[in-house]
Amino acid sequence: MTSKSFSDTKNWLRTARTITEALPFMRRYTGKTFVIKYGGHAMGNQELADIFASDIVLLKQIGINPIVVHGGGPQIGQMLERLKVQSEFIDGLRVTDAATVEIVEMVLSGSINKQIVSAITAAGGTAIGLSGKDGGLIQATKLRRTKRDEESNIEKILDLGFVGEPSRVNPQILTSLERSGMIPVIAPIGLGADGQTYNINADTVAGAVAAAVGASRLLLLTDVAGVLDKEGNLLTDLTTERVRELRDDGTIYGGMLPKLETCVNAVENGVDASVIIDGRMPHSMLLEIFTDRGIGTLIGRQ
Ligand SMILES: Nc1ncnc2c1ncn2[C@@H]1O[C@H](COP(=O)(O)OP(=O)(O)O)[C@@H](O)[C@H]1O
Ligand SMILES: CC(=O)N[C@@H](CCC(=O)OP(=O)(O)O)C(=O)O
Repeated sequence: MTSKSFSDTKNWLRTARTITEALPFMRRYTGKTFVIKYGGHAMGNQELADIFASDIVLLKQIGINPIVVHGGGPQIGQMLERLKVQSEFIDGLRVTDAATVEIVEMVLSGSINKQIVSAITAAGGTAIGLSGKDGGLIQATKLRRTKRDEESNIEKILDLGFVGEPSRVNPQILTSLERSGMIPVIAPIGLGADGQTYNINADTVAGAVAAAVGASRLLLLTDVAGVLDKEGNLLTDLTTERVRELRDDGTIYGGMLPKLETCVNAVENGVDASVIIDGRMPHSMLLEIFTDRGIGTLIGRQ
């Protein structure tokens, strides 16, 4: 045997071992629903976006029902900058006035949603793009937030404008799409009872959708390896109790706040586990789902 063919054989064996390792996970997850939140930062470049799309098609092909909820925070930021509209964040949420909500909807439902649908279609899947407005998917109400003023110790009401929170998710439209072999791709826009459009954090929408459909897993793809401690080490497993401690001692901040709030709410509402993984790493979703090692941070009930 030449050295080249020996290394070929080793590679073949490694591939075969990986496929074999995936088998028990395929058995465990066939017929289950996974909600996958694809963050704006994880979208990175076209190559990564194409890999993400083909991984979603692979999940569908082997009998898992993927539901994609996407973000687009950085892309909204770029558009607001081009249009010279100022934008600020409070606790990871974009303060959204009337002009901003129009731009948010245009970027999320118009541009990003269709890019993901196109990539999944090109990878051989049948994707359907929806916003929370379609089929009454996400009913929303204005988000009420308060914050205690440290000096006066008085609870202040924060006005984030047209930032919403899901009050009801209609799972029927999702289950009928699933039954028809389609992959729903959801933009995080909600509709108020009065017809108002609401900008909702995409993590929050993913969590609400996961709870409404009784998903087995909520996967959040972002631009970090997972939740890091103050020294920058990856925290591989967190309980809901530990998440609260990390929030209170300032280890988590900014965009990680709504993300972890979502993970905790999802597991408290029946989702088996939530996982935060690095969407910049090609095939991170497959490694998380189909190997013993797992990657990222898993948030479970205990
Ligand atoms: N403890 C932490 N571990 C990891 N990231 C954190 C932590 N606390 C805050 N972050 C921030 O959260 C960001 C991820 O949230 P966000 O920017 O909203 O991502 P996405 O666009 O994927 O939703 C990270 O890039 C990081 O800056
Ligand atoms: C209220 C709020 O903050 N909405 C988000 C919606 C998009 C989003 O969540 O995108 P990422 O997941 O990429 O951060 C925003 O306007 O940026």
